Amino acid sequence: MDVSELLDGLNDKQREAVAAPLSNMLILAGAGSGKTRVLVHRIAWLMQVEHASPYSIFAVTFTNKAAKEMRTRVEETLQSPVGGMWIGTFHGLSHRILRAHHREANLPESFQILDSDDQQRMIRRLLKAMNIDEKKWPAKQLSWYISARKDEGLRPKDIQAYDATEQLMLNVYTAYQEACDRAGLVDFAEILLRCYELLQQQPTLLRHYQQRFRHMLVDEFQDTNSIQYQWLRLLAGGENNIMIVGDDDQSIYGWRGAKIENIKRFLQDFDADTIRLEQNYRSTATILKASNALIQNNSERMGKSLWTEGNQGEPISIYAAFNELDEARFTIGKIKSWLQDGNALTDCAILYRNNAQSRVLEEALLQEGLKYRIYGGMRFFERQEIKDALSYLRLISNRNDDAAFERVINTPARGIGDKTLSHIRDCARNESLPLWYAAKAVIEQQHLAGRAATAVTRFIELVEQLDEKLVELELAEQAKTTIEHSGLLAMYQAEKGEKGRARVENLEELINACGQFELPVEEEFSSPLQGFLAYTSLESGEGQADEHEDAVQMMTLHSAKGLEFPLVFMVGVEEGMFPSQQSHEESGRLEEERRLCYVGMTRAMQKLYISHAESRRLYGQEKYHSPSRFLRELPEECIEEIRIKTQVSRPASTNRFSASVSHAAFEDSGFNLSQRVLHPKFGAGTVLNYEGSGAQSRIQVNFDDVGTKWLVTAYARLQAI
Ligand SMILES: Nc1ncnc2c1ncn2[C@@H]1O[C@H](COP(=O)(O)OP(=O)(O)OP(=O)(O)O)[C@@H](O)[C@H]1O
Ligand SMILES: [Mg+2]
Repeated sequence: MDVSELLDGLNDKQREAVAAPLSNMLILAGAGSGKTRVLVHRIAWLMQVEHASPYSIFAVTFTNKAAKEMRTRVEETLQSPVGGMWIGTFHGLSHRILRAHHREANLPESFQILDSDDQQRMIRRLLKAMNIDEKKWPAKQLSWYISARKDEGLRPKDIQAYDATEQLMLNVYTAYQEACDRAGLVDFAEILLRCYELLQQQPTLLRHYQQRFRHMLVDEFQDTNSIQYQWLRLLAGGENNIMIVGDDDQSIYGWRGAKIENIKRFLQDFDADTIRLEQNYRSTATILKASNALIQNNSERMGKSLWTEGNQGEPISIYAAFNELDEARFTIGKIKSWLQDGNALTDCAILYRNNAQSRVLEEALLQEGLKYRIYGGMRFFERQEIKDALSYLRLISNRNDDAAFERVINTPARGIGDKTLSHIRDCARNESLPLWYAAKAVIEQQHLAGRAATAVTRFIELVEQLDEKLVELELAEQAKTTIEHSGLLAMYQAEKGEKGRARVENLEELINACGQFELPVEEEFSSPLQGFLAYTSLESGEGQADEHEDAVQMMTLHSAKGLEFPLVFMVGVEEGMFPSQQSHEESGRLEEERRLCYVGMTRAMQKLYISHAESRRLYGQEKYHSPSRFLRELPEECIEEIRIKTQVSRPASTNRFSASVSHAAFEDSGFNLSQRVLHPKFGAGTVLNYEGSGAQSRIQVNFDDVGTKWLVTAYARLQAI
């Protein structure tokens, strides 16, 4: 390929960066200015012009998917394969080095990676052996302490305990590390730290890699943490050159130890030059102007200005939804018209602050038969905590459900170990019994030692008691009681950090899902619980689109980093949701939330919708939120507010779940309770309920063929018959 072609499609500043002489460089630039593009072209340039071998190139990306894409883009640009090039995440690349040098790293050849569940299970075992009360010292909190120390590059010997509390955590760290080393196990944080230490302690090895990786490149540098920075510094400390690209305004992992200051440290430590890119190629002028205005409210920015030659584009639409269901309906409606206009689903993304928010949207998409893909996360009913809770419910409603039994017998931990379980499994096999009955038989035959027998008996009693309790309750209460009494809630509440919080929120959202569940009329179930369980298992098996299928992209704002989509919806942009409640409590968090909002808005290329709901039922509670402060920070000329206009206006009765409906409200709708109506798609039905007022009002109809549905009155096109 011709050299000039490598520089085609780049502006002057980008060319300057791509064709710069070998040196250390920082590309500091706002969203959509072509940082990632520059990185790709730089790699191609190094190979083509500097005659660098693919073996000498080492590139770090933020996700494995980004690594794959980058490799493909380099190959496309060069039109040749670049197999020997090292490209991956910090974890992936460190792991690769550890595999190659496991002996020097004091690891067995077959060393295994411990995921966070395994890690906690291990800590729990140690706590027992050390006689430490797990209620006071939850395993999750300890694992968090250990990982945070490792992320700072600290081993137990490097830490001076402040007080008795820290001393205890330190003792657990020590014991945990010994146990991992004995068993040949490494957790995520260990992968980085171990690799760092390996390179530090083995000068020959370090020199080897320093000489080999002449060219190092790092994307999304603003989100590196301490150990990653030290690791880079060590590896890039020889004859090699390093180019980092980043945007201080997009640093969104401070809560996980990322340090924006690393950008400034880099400039000093590496004596690097800075190149700024200022032209944005991604978004319309309107989207860009609004994002710039938003981020200007942060202090201590490194300062960048972005401009575009692109057209003005449409204003950003802001939709004030009545509640989360209305928000989902609005979003899906817009996606349908996008599709009808001949566009692809895959070009639109729905972005939300918390994983739990996806459920209502998933259901609305399923209802319309639209494919979707959840990116970087699991579908709601496949999440660990949700599966735990559903397994209790399954076992309660069907004692023969062995999979459910296996999942919950020792979750939360109740001292039932592998030995006891294998006794039960043997008995089940020998006597052809489901595990539940085998467990009972094993107890009756007194085949278990005292403690194990007590633990199993307690478990059996727990499930039987729950079964009795549930009889009288409604579905949502059944779920709530089960989640609380099983100990699942307490277990997940004890998990500290963002993940633990998310799990508890998801459990609460499950209760919410039960509350909103409507039994399908066309199928027969012995109870609402049976119906709900059937629905969840179908739900989790279907709908998720295959990789190449055209599907709506759904993800958290965090996972959207680096990506772009023609059409973007940001949902749930309300005070208390986004910025999140917690961000008021910790200093600096509000600015991080604003950066997250900036990341979200700058994903949009052509059109951006932002919505907020007046009332939102999430985590099992209905809350009233005001629109996010971030919305007030957007210039008026960039936005348009969408309201559904009707002549009727009336003080709102906003509680969708209130059982009593005033007659006046019904009259507003033009329909009466139990009136027969005709819908163009769903056919004939009977009016059951009515809520809200004016534009926000909706009506519940039990259709003869398709069952009960809530419809927005203004859109429903119902006719009296
Ligand atoms: N000189 C250019 N001419 C035309 N299109 C460009 C140019 N530079 C970048 N682009 C396009 O602009 C979009 C944004 O580029 P890119 O993803 O590299 O930006 P970025 O700075 O890495 O963004 P982010 O901060 O979100 O990661 C891409 O679609 C890219 O192909
Ligand atoms: Mg990028």
